[in-house]
Amino acid sequence: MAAETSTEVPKTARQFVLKEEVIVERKWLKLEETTYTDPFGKTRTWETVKRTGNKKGVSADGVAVIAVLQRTLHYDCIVLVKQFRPPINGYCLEFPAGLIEENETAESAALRELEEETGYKGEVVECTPALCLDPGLSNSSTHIVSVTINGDDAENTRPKQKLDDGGTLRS
Ligand SMILES: Nc1ncnc2c1ncn2[C@H]1C[C@H](O)[C@@H](COP(=O)(O)OP(=O)(O)O)O1
Repeated sequence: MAAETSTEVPKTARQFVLKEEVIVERKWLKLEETTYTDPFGKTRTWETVKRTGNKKGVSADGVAVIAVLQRTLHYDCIVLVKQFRPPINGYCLEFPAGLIEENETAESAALRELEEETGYKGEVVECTPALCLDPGLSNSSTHIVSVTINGDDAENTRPKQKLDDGGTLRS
């Protein structure tokens, strides 16, 4: 006769963070050791990446913009930017994106970043809540903002990027 296996699910405790210790902190990022409880109440540690600085009045670290360029007699296009990303030593095709500034809303950050990176002036359609896209690595959070661009409008017929010093983007 086959041995009976237990189908009983072990009772697990609610998990929480006990302590956060900074291992190294630089201008943009810090590495922390996060001490937390596992489902059985045992204490464990995690290596956590966080952005430095405590910006006031922001609902997330950044925004990513899904921008649809709409023009008469053209298919709608999604606007992407190509940029060199040092962490991967390579170029990425990405949604226009950037960090939210102090006391700035996600919607205005999205329109500002879209205009800086592509030259297009858009209108916000929808904005997600703050999403954590890589929570096993970092607490970094992002709003994904849907935007439409009226490509027939004179201000959007010859878009020009407005990049700062380090910016080398193509859209
Ligand atoms: N880990 C890092 N190392 C160096 N510079 C960083 C950095 N994270 C952000 N920055 C800088 C580069 C940019 O000048 C600035 C903000 O960039 P952004 O345009 O708002 O975001 P993104 O680089 O996602 O487009 O911050």
